[in-house]
Amino acid sequence: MVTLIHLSKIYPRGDATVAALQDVSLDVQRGEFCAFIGPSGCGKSTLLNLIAGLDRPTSGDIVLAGRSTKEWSSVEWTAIRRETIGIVFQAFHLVHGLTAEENVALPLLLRGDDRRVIAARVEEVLEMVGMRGRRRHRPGELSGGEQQRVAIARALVHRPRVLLADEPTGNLDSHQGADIMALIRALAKAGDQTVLLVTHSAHAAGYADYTWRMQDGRLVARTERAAELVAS
Ligand SMILES: Nc1ncnc2c1ncn2[C@@H]1O[C@H](COP(=O)(O)OP(=O)(O)OP(=O)(O)O)[C@@H](O)[C@H]1O
Repeated sequence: MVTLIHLSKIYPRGDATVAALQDVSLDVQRGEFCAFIGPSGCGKSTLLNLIAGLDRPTSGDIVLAGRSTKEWSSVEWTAIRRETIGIVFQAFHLVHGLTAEENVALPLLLRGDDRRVIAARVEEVLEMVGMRGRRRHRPGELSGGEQQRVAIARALVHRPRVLLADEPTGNLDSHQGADIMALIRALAKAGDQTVLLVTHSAHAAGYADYTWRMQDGRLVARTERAAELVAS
């Protein structure tokens, strides 16, 4: 579902350069939940930004749902984000002037879906994340964990095949973080979504089917989900 082929990203830094990603190759299958863990600066966010089309690789290719993205314009990337990719961020990135349900409706409004279809789907997805009762609340009236639930609903409302999560528990306490990771895993498994998570947290990575440790822009070691957790 997500294939990375010799992917590299070099940034200029003054007169020198920094290799944020170095020759990363990887194949994440449909329905798999893959985590990337590593120290600050090892290239985790760069990796997700490239897969989301928010930044362009220096070399290599990203194949999404069987299509090479190498020659894609920003218009094609916008289209794939609207159809195929959902993104959850550390800082939630909800629109503060809008209610929970208005935030969740945004991706469907942007692609011009019928308003009655949107209303039904928004209600359904808010129910899935346990936020239907708070649908008229604005982000400022919700806890961090609740805001992240709304952000997850927004990321999944268009039924993307790929969910990208950039440190989704980074602004939450450990209890809220565990709730959010359990929710992401349960929803993704139920929806057969492919999840790519980047995190500093070994606890958060423990919800993935397997974890790649990153160092200096490279994938250095893969660890499988603990056997006793595989079925859950
Ligand atoms: N736009 C940019 N311009 C120049 N250098 C950048 C840019 N973005 C990232 N870098 C550099 O690339 C490297 C990888 O950064 P990246 O943000 O991907 O790391 P990270 O693992 O996500 O770190 P953190 O956990 O702190 O978010 C770092 O050395 C960073 O300074």
